[in-house]
Amino acid sequence: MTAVPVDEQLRVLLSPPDALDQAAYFAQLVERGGWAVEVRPDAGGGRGKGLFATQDLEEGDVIFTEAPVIAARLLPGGDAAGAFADRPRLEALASGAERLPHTERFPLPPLVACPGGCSDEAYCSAAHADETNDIFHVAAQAMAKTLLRARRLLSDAPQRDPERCWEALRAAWLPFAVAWKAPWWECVARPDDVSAAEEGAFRAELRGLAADSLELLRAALFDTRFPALFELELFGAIIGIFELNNLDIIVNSPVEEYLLFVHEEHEGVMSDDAAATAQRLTRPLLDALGDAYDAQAQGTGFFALQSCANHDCAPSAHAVKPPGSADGAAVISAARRIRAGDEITLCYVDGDAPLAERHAALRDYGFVCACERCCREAAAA
Ligand SMILES: C[S@@+](CC[C@H](N)C(=O)[O-])C[C@H]1O[C@@H](n2cnc3c(N)ncnc32)[C@H](O)[C@@H]1O
Repeated sequence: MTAVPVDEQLRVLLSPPDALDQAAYFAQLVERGGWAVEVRPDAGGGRGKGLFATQDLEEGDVIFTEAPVIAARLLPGGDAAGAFADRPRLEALASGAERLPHTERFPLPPLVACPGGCSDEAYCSAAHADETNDIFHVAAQAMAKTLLRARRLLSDAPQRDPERCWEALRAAWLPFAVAWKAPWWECVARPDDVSAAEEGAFRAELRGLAADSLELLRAALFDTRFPALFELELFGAIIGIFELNNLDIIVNSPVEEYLLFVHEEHEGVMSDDAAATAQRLTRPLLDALGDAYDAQAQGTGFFALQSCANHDCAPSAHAVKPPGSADGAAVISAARRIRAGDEITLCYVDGDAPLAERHAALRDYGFVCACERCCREAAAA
């Protein structure tokens, strides 16, 4: 039922939008935030587009703040729940049958019902993503968000007009269309334990994992009006976007805030009796969590402006987490004095690491850094 064949749709979606559309998209983002930056289509040196200051900035100035286009919490490494021996109580807490006192002050994000109809209110391919790669969580969100936006754009149009469906999909895809991208199975650097001879099989395996994840997503979300969205090449590009552009996010733990409140900061809010009861009820959980009680949640996000910043091992800016900043927001601040017209760069890797380690870590981004610092250090070596 598509007027534009799926192959052609795919070609268009995977190509960068034309320069005017890109410029309009970024100009509108910058204007909305009132930031003194601009995205230039060619940063020079074959690096693609880049982010530049339009005003002088002092060290420590916030250059811009932005909410993620997409973000997801990554799985914690440990198993704090496993240390809590009282399984029936854990289940009662998880199901909501038991509620801890005063938890209403520390709300968690709502659960999202699975559009495929799973009864446990979780994204049904989450188990697959957990077992394979956290990045599939974020990619699934990107796909769902594009789909919802395309549906919304169609809400006042003839729902089945193929031209309108295609237009809606293109418009909904714009935040990802402008992103630097490559198929995930091609852009991941070959790990050290995979020989050159095994590289083909390694990449085929990654492609297979993406295909498995996509199959689950198709089962839950497939919409005949937007077939190109469910093509493997597009899904590979979505995962590639996160591999090449993501920014780590730290979200303070609501568990820490709750436990501190109950055990130390309740004065004036709860009576002593109420506090004693709350402390008795939460003590076993606190003991089971041990040092992990204040573990921050790690996340990853894709940000429209931040992802335009190129890498430099001596960057002009860095991501910070000032007190009171919104959870999950990117706050980019000047690492030194910046003049109008200077490029705003970030260090994608650990800037304290030696040259060889920085270069090894940058392999996943597909380039060899030739910044001034690298050239200086290489010459000195
Ligand atoms: C997060 S994007 C940065 C924006 C990108 N230039 C664009 O056009 O959207 C990361 C990609 O930009 C390119 N890049 C960033 N910094 C670079 C550098 N110092 N040298 C060469 N390429 C760089 C690499 O291709 C990298 O994978």
